[in-house]
Amino acid sequence: MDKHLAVYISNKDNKQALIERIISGQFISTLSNLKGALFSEITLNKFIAEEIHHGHFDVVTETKNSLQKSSEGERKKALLNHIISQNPEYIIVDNVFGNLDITAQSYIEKTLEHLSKEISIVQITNRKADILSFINDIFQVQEGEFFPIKNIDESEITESKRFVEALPQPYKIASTPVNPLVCFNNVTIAYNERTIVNNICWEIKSGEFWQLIGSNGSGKSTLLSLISGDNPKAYGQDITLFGIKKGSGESIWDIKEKVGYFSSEILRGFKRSDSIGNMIVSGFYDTIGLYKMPTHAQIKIAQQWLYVLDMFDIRKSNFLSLSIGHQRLVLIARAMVKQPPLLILDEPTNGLDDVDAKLFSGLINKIASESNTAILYVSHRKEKNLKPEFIYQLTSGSNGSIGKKVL
Ligand SMILES: Nc1ncnc2c1ncn2[C@@H]1O[C@H](COP(=O)(O)OP(=O)(O)OP(=O)(O)O)[C@@H](O)[C@H]1O
Repeated sequence: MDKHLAVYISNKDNKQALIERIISGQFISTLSNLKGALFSEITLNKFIAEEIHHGHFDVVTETKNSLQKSSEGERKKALLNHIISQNPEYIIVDNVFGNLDITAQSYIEKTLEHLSKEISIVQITNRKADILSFINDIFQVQEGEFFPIKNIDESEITESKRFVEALPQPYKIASTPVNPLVCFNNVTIAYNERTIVNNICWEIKSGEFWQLIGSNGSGKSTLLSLISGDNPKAYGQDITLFGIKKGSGESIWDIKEKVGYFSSEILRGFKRSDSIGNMIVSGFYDTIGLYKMPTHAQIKIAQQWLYVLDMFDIRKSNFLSLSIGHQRLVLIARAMVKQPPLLILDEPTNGLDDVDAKLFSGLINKIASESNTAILYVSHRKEKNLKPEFIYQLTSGSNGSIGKKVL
């Protein structure tokens, strides 16, 4: 039988370097002359970049969409099928369940288990709960060496910060929030005559904390894009955002001003060198990275966020030098700096390790309890530290997904 193992890493470990060392056979000498494949968002990003540059696509999804137009889950399933068709002699699987619904998780786990009878599976994971059931050998990397570990003790997973400083006070005279903030009335969206969501009726009010759930491809990101102003299909639908009926002459900037947005995809392709402080201020302009001269008031609010994150002393450091967990805290401050009535989080903990997921959840819970900002987040993963008040569920069907409040 081939050898299978899991490497439990933290966000502080250099994953790319680890992958390169595994491929070179430094850790597992038997792999050095074998043909390997990498099942990872790193590979998906490479294929998406190739689609953008060369206009053709090699990885085919169930819906025959390009990867760019596919949902996260569709992309991952398509990547695994593509990898299998290349007949690798071992597979490195990274963040195996990220972005996948329960059915897809079980499909991928079964497929990998089946493959494990023939080839080696090397798993890289930063979430204890994700370790594949057929893998018994678990390692950690310390000072460049693999060390076997028996168990990962949940009690050791503690957050290092507690966000003691209060959130910044409103910098504009707070007007009474228009309620509901979001109102969908019988909203139906189709792409190429395929109905994605059908007759959605849903309201989000000021200060509420919502989770949106549904299987891969059920239309969660589509609903988010109707709210954040990025989807022209919102026109012609009965959608009222912040008291303004969609299509009644509002500008996209009127909407963007009121929505703080974070997605685990937001940094795809971002390479600009910018300081942590500038990154937070750039939230006032809806850019990623600062291109304008901020006002004194804006700088002051950003400074207060730096204190909340306990990053004031490192405010001039390069944002990209931070660990992914700390980058995400900065991006939440960036989304919140304009004190929007609504904060949207699309798969916010995807890719975070156990410690950083707990830290991140602490910040979101603080925003939920100390501000009037409503929060809407999408996640397949049940983050036990995140406690939404309401859940809206999309259920896929042949005529598109229908929606219902389930909590
Ligand atoms: N621009 C587009 N053109 C064609 N089809 C699209 C486009 N955008 C999305 N779709 C399709 O709409 C469906 C819903 O996609 P969406 O990203 O909203 O799903 P999701 O619920 O967020 O899925 P996941 O959990 O996998 O991220 C998918 O089948 C996707 O392929």
